[in-house]
Amino acid sequence: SNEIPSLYKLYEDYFHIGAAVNPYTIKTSKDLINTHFSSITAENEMKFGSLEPEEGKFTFEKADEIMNFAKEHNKEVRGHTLVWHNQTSDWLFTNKDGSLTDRETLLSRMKNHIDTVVGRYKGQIYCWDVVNEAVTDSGENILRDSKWLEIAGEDFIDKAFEYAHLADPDALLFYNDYNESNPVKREKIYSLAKGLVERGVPIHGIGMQAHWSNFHPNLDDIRQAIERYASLGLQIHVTEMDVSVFNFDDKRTDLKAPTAEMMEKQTERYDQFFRIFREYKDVISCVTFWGAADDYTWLDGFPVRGRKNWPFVFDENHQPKESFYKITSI
Ligand SMILES: Oc1ccccc1CN[C@@H]1C=C[C@@H](O)[C@H](O)[C@H]1O
Repeated sequence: SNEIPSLYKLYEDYFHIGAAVNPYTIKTSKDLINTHFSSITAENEMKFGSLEPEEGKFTFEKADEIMNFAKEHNKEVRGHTLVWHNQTSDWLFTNKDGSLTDRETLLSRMKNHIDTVVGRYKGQIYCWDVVNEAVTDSGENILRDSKWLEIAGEDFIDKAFEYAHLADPDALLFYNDYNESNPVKREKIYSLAKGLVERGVPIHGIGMQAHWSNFHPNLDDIRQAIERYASLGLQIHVTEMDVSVFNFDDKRTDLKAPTAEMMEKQTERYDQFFRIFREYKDVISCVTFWGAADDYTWLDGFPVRGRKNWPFVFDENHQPKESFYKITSI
């Protein structure tokens, strides 16, 4: 039949294939997600600010909607994300009088959040992005400045992993970051992870977000990052893959559709990326796209607000693109 193959079924001997979803796309992309993806991640609904907007007041409705979808369609779920400097509630870092809170208070708030969230989905969410984007993109420091670091100190990361492990000893715990293949940032992520491993902190994997483009990163840097992280004995998940048709500094807003040249280049890039993923199938256990099809992507708002992008292997009408045929001719 001219049926197109299921992406995740085709890759079942390599790694899971996942998609970020939200309450909108589990409706609009239900069939596509069901057919082609075996794992889902809540794009925003399991972030700290989404789940605990006020201290002790948990709002699980949207996360539960996504969990129900996963149960109904037998999809694995990656939890994203417990400790991050973005999309996090301000009350966490302040006292009632608005002054900055102290280390003990912040850590107990972190623990309560993790106990409540990881405990709720214990046995249903098999892995968590425990800490997201704690490493700097530039400068000598390893850790980026954040309220977490300022108030609790460097071991807030150790604590997050230890609390998550206590809340669900069976969950696989990941450190997740972007620009993860950049050699300078790679070495910072590596030394952070190496320290965690050496201190016996329960970490099981590194999440490579893989927000890549037609232009970056280069293939050798990707290989070297995979090998570096794997050398710690950690699993690797590609957690947020999309391939922007624009170079990061290209702020053009004139296109209503991708050019043929953009699509040819993207096809070649996906072909090369998935060749590398297949080569490292023994250390990569999941490849998740940060969406499903080109009709919905966070890149329509980043780095240029309101500028359409076409980053996936399914087009705006949920039809396979040339890149889909390339990565499925294995
Ligand atoms: O590519 C980047 C460049 C600068 C900052 C953050 C990122 C990526 N940051 C990701 C993107 C979208 C969010 O929904 C995810 O939770 C976050 O992990």
